[in-house]
Amino acid sequence: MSLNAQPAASLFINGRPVEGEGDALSVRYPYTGEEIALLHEASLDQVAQACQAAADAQPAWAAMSPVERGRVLTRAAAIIRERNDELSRLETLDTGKPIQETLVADWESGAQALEFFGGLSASITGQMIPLGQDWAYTRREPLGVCAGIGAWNYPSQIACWKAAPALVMGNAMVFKPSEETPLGALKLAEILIEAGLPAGVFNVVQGRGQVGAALTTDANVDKVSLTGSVPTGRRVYAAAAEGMRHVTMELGGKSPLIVFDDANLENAVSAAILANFYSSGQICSNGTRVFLQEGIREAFLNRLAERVRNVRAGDPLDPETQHGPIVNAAQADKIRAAIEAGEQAGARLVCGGPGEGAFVPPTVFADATDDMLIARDEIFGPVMTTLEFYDEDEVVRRANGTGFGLAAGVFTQDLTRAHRVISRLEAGTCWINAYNLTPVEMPFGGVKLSGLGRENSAAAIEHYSQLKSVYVGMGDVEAPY
Ligand SMILES: NC(=O)c1ccc[n+]([C@@H]2O[C@H](COP(=O)([O-])OP(=O)(O)OC[C@H]3O[C@@H](n4cnc5c(N)ncnc54)[C@H](O)[C@@H]3O)[C@@H](O)[C@H]2O)c1
Ligand SMILES: CCCCC=O
Repeated sequence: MSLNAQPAASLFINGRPVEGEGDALSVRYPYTGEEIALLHEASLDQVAQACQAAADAQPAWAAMSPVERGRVLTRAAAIIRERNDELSRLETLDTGKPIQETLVADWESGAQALEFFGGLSASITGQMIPLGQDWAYTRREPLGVCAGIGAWNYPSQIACWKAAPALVMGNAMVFKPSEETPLGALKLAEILIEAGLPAGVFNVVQGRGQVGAALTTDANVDKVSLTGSVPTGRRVYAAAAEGMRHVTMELGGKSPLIVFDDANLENAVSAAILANFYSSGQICSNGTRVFLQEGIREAFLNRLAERVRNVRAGDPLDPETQHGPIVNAAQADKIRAAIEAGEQAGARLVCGGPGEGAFVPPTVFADATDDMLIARDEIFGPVMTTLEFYDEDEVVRRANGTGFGLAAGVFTQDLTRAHRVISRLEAGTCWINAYNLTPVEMPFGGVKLSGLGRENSAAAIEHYSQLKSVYVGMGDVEAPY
């Protein structure tokens, strides 16, 4: 079967495919290492052209009625659903994630974002503020041109999560996918045009960090929305500050998942699996520090090891495969170095290990301590670190003892305790007796070093618009002289 996934051209500017004039960008299928497409980065001139095209197209798009803009997004969602099989296959080739995941999670989540914001569009209103005989009102207005910069783990979902609220508010966007997974965003650009989006409103440029940096500081760009690591977030936030640009920062994490003695064991184990091994562990919100209360610890580890042993790793295009390869060799090496550091520091390997080639198996450590690298650093791979705890105050203090604050989870049958603990955790997105579910209706994002702003839900609208206040005088104007 041919794995050729060569797009019409590398970039998408002003409504049409355009070949990149920069360095070559080889796209490889993580499972075999085979080249599936050869793209070219955008030159710096092409980044500027894309931003200019967006700036030129934005006023007419913003002048369309909200219901018309919403209709375009809703149509795009329907097209995605019609082509889900083909798009999911491409996502699997681009990322290496098992087809059984991409068929239900990636483009489908993108379609839900387009559908949600498309439906919300016409009901976004301002406020009326009575002021005696006078009054004031507010208008939610677009920011202008938004730059979107994506990570490689959920390339098409990230593109949709950023494009949907931005476009519905009347902004234009220039999106740069990760250089590791550049294919899905080009499909989104084509689909949006087919759904009726005017040329220039959504553009795609390709490239490594320097292309993202050029996008961040382009004179036409009013907002930068990044999904990526904390170090990149620091650089992008600082560069955006120079031009007083708005930012959304969806960054990394080292999130706690706390399992109390009274938790339902089977559900807690299932959640820990979803919180660590889905997408081969390459998920920002993963609960990679699993705090186990002393009474449930042994039973939890035994059951977890038993279930993890049954995982089916293999060809991501095989519908039976549950665990795929890591996105590239450099990332797999980074994960292996972390596993080695865990063993050297004295943590006990319950299951898994370094694996070989593109594969790192689901790996679980026990007897870890908070100061170990495996309990501190984001590994971004299938590595779960379990830590023992005794009481509530202690676990809350230890769970918060990190600079990150993306997500957190609590498993207990005592719901009073669940809400009390969640209220004390420093995290932007939390789950009680569940993990890693991110419905479009719920705001998603982090606190502390994990980020700023929120994606999904009506809350995202605030991050892709600005408020204009209008005071309306209804009487005579009095002046002192
Ligand atoms: N919070 C979230 O929603 C979320 C979602 C997915 C991934 N992530 C995080 O992303 C990271 C993994 O993804 P990654 O390795 O692709 O991240 P990364 O930070 O290496 O790269 C992210 C993007 O930023 C670009 N970039 C790099 N340097 C830049 C610069 N100076 N200016 C502008 N753009 C630049 C990259 O080309 C890429 O497109 C993890 O830390 C993960 O937790 C966060
Ligand atoms: C669970 C999907 C969240 C996206 C971050 O990697």
